[in-house]
Amino acid sequence: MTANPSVTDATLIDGKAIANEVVEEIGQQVRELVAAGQPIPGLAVVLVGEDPASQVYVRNKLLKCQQAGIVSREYRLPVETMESDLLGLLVDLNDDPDVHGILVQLPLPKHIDEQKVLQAIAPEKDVDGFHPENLGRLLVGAPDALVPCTPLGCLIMLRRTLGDALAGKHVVVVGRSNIVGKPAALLALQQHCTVTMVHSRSENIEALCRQADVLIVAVGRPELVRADWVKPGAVVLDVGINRVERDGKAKLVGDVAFDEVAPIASAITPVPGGVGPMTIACLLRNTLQAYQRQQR
Ligand SMILES: Nc1nc2c(c(=O)[nH]1)N[C@@H](CN(C=O)c1ccc(C(=O)N[C@@H](CCC(=O)O)C(=O)O)cc1)CN2
Repeated sequence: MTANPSVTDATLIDGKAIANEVVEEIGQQVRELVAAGQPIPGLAVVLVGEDPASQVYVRNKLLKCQQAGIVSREYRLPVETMESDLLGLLVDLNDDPDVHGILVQLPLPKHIDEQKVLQAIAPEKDVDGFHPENLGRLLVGAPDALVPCTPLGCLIMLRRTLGDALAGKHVVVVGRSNIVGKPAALLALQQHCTVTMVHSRSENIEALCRQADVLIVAVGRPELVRADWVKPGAVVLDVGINRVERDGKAKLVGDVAFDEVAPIASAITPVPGGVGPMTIACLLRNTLQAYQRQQR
């Protein structure tokens, strides 16, 4: 027995291992398509500019596609690309029958209107799930919604951790972005959770977080969530990926102070190796989903 009954040893939610399983499952389905003489799913990845983190993410997306047998095409455009040229490329990709999924890596350079670009992707090829039509489908619970990859990854991890016990849990989502916070809240609601959204203007943030059975943090603030923000036994998903300097060395940390929170939580995702790899695995899953719909 521990001296302090509120202190537990959290289970590490191994996003990397779960992501590998998902990629393997997708690969198996692609192999079956190939064996049946069907066309191979194709993904177009568009990167504008040379943001170092985006380059890493795009490289990993292409590698995972290769691993799963999905054909990927990379479009690298210079940082000074005009919005109209990017929109023109999307018109071509929308019309290309070999391309079943399209994604434009974010963030885009400041001179390009992100919403305009996301809305130019055909909703049926929008494997990021950022098009308002897909976000609307998610809102109404339509089965054909393409769901944003990071929140979908969070949901898969939660289902694996809690199973049917997820229903009825109080999920607190910290952060209200269109690509993580809002869709994560909608997915939790679909799972019959009670959902609270917390953001920079919320009052008593710590107290709200302390109510959470499941805490999902996506704000991009290094180690914002401390031990006293977390209810003992809570499940904690850390979406943050922050590059910081510690003792003169570059280090990747999440939005949650892992060392403090892990002894209190019942389960927690690490950074790196938690939510991040699931984002890429879910991209492959969405690409296969988009492909299947286009084959009908
Ligand atoms: N078009 C999109 N743009 C962006 C998305 C997205 O889903 N679609 N999400 C993020 C970036 N992202 C995917 O694109 C992403 C971020 C992090 C990881 C990841 O695996 N992280 C590793 C650490 C890698 C590192 O060293 O930096 C981890 O957490 O273990 C994957 C994908 C914003 N843009």
